[in-house]
Amino acid sequence: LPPGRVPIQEVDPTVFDTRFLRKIDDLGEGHFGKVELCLYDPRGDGRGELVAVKSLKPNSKGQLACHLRKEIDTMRELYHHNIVKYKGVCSEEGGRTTKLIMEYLPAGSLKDYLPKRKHQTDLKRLLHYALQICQGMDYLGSQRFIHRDLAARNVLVENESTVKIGDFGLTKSMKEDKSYYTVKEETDSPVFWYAPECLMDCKFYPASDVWSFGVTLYELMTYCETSSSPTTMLQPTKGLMTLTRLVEVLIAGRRLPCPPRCPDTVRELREVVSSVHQGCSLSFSFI
Ligand SMILES: C[C@@H]1CCN(C(=O)N2CC[C@@H](S(=O)(=O)c3ccccc3)C2)C[C@@H]1N(C)c1ncnc2[nH]ccc12
Repeated sequence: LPPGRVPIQEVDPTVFDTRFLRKIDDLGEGHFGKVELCLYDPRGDGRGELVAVKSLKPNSKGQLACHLRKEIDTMRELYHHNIVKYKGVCSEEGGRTTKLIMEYLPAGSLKDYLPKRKHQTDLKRLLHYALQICQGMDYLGSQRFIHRDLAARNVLVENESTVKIGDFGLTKSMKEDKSYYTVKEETDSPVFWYAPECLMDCKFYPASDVWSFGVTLYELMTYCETSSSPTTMLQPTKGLMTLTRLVEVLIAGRRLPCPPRCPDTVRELREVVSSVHQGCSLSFSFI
């Protein structure tokens, strides 16, 4: 450098300093981790930017920490209109724990948004959301990823005409020579969104995401109302549904009921989608 020139501190915009990350609210949580709304305010003037921060719960260290690392590496490579934007990472405790920083969408997930907007959301808009989820998933598949957790609770609403896939916690990349992903341990699985091949052989194909899309489409057509959620509809009132029982029920051909006022056009969609899913197992996830 010529004398007197001070090197400009190259600031990596994807590195967030934990000192300037202020928690505002909880956005959601699961068994292993949570997503919080934070204000990133490096100037300390209260006018920083709102971000969504995903972290693991303290007691869920070990293999989950590497899961979050893998999720960060996955999100870094994804750029699509219908996929939530990766913003960066924040390391804490001397780099022992890492947090994933994403864009914050105030409208939250479809599961939160749709029941409140039932009367302002017509069939055209529901199918527009379904199309956008397909576009995000088609892009994910083109990058050789399998999502494994597609559900309305993981779809974010950008505005009343745009939705984005908002979580990649269970997303796996297929090895070059493989056309599916074999799951090793599976503790907290969204089994009511899982296709039969996943329940029986722990194998996830791209078409397994198609099955989950079918369940997500069912959620859309029922406005994500908890009273008609897949868990409620597939779980018998008495007793707990075991994995074996769920497989038996699905093999026997039991499917989610056709949502009320679900037009034939959407039912015909099931033929199209079930032919895609047919490739590796039974037909569609709802009649
Ligand atoms: C719908 C979103 C994804 C789902 N979610 C959530 O809380 N979770 C996703 C995974 C689980 S976890 O963290 O427990 C988990 C951790 C590791 C392994 C498996 C699960 C919780 C809520 C989010 N949410 C309301 C948001 N709202 C507004 N802007 C946003 N930007 C980004 C997310 C987001």
